[in-house]
Amino acid sequence: MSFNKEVEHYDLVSLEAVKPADISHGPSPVLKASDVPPLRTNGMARLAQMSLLSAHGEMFRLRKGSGEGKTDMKAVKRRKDDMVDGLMQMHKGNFDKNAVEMIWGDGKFTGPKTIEVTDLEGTKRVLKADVIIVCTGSRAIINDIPGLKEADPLTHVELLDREELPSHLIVLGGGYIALEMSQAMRRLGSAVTVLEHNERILQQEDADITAMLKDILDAEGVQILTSTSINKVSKSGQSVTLKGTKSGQPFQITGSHVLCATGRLPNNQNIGLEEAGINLDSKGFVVVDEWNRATTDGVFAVGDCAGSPNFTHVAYDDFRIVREYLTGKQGPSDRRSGRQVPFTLFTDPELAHIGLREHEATAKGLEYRLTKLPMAASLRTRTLGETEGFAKALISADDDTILGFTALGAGVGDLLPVVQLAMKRGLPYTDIADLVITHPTLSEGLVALFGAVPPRS
Ligand SMILES: Cc1cc2nc3c(=O)[nH]c(=O)nc-3n(C[C@H](O)[C@H](O)[C@H](O)COP(=O)(O)OP(=O)(O)OC[C@H]3O[C@@H](n4cnc5c(N)ncnc54)[C@H](O)[C@@H]3O)c2cc1C
Ligand SMILES: NC(=O)c1ccc[n+]([C@@H]2O[C@H](COP(=O)([O-])OP(=O)(O)OC[C@H]3O[C@@H](n4cnc5c(N)ncnc54)[C@H](O)[C@@H]3O)[C@@H](O)[C@H]2O)c1
Repeated sequence: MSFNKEVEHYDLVSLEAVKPADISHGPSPVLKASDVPPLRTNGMARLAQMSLLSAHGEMFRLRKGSGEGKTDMKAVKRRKDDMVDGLMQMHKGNFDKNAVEMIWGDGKFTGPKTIEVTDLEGTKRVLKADVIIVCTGSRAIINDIPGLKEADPLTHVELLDREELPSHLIVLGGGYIALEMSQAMRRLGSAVTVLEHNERILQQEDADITAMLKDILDAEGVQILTSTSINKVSKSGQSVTLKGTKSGQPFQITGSHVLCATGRLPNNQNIGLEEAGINLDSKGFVVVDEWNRATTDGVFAVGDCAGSPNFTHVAYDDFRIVREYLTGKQGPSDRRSGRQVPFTLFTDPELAHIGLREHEATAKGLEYRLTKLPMAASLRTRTLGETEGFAKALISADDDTILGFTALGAGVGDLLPVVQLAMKRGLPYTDIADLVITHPTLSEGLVALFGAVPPRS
């Protein structure tokens, strides 16, 4: 049996209002790019920051004028390319500093511990090594729906490479990529419709979270249609039509583009893995043990290709596991399966999560206490003017350890580490409630949240 008591009051911190007189609206300055200081959030200067954000928008020439549909997508793409190039230069610099040779090309196993690389000019090179780490990542699934492949569907890669805004983007799937991309494209000026075959978007999350996220996206004009399955796609000129069912009834929609965001497949096919003794599981992931060792001695697999939760920080942790193994550091035997897997969905507001969800605790028959507060209880959200959302935590009914934490709100991804540390160390929630946390920061809301846990019965 599980029981949960929601705490509705949230007057544990004083909710002093931001007085209009505190906020001065000066004339907007005319700024040159060189005048624009780096973006930074500094307390009550939120409005000044908004003004700067606007100036940055002009600086990057993201707008052709004011208003919807005026986004300069060439500038958006240029900005994205610049960011990616900057990251690549950073990595390349690190490789150079550490005397790591970088070869651009397609690699495949041609024998045990032997890889053949075909470079961009088609030249082949054979490499042998004592240790090989497979890190081939994943790619978007393009479903086998009749007509879909012929309709030139976009994945996030093509979408982010476009220099023109889709007039009506139809998004297949209602998961991470769908929601992040849908909100971004809607804000840039596209009409957006999300088609999810489950009853809810982000089905793995608790219903209160998905309901509020859906409301937030709805309010921005992202149309979300759930219980919607597509069985035929056809393209005609500049438009694409998807047919299927919605809640069992015939359904049809026409838009300008389709984005496939229905999950990912590992890049493990036709690269000689099985021939080299590296087993794949039924979903095509490299089979690995707690140390990320594949089934051939000296071969490891990390990240998406190894079936690890699809997050960059998890892929990085896989690398750390391999490094620990190779450097002889002894770790716990559940180094891979026992680690925390936090995530942040980068919609605005963000969705951050770690540990157990309510429905998971209930399914396990775990008793828990629930504390749940609106984000407005955190004063920082008021100074930011972003009070939407709520945070909740599950506390063990038997002791005071934290079982899980979920928050939907501005900047909530940055709240995770404090909670994670307490969970990792098995600390009681009161250790967070008792912290003296800087006012007014988002983290201060954790004191209110964990200060409102119902007592043990
Ligand atoms: C749109 C999108 C947004 C995301 N946002 C986030 C986020 O905000 N936070 C987060 O934590 N995670 C995010 N993820 C997930 C994250 O990107 C992945 O989990 C992570 O990149 C996995 O790292 P990886 O090294 O396993 O694979 P990848 O990053 O996919 O890298 C694999 C590399 O191997 C190359 N490769 C593949 N096969 C071969 C071959 N045969 N020979 C040579 N090279 C090969 C590929 O070209 C690629 O460069 C996002 C994913 C997507 C698609
Ligand atoms: N912020 C982040 O950390 C971030 C952002 C983007 C992606 N990612 C990672 O990348 C992974 C892949 O993202 P994704 O969005 O492609 O997959 P996903 O698994 O998150 O979501 C896929 C969604 O598509 C739905 N779906 C599947 N087939 C469908 C169909 N035929 N018709 C309608 N709906 C269908 C599923 O029910 C699900 O809701 C994520 O699971 C996540 O791990 C992380």
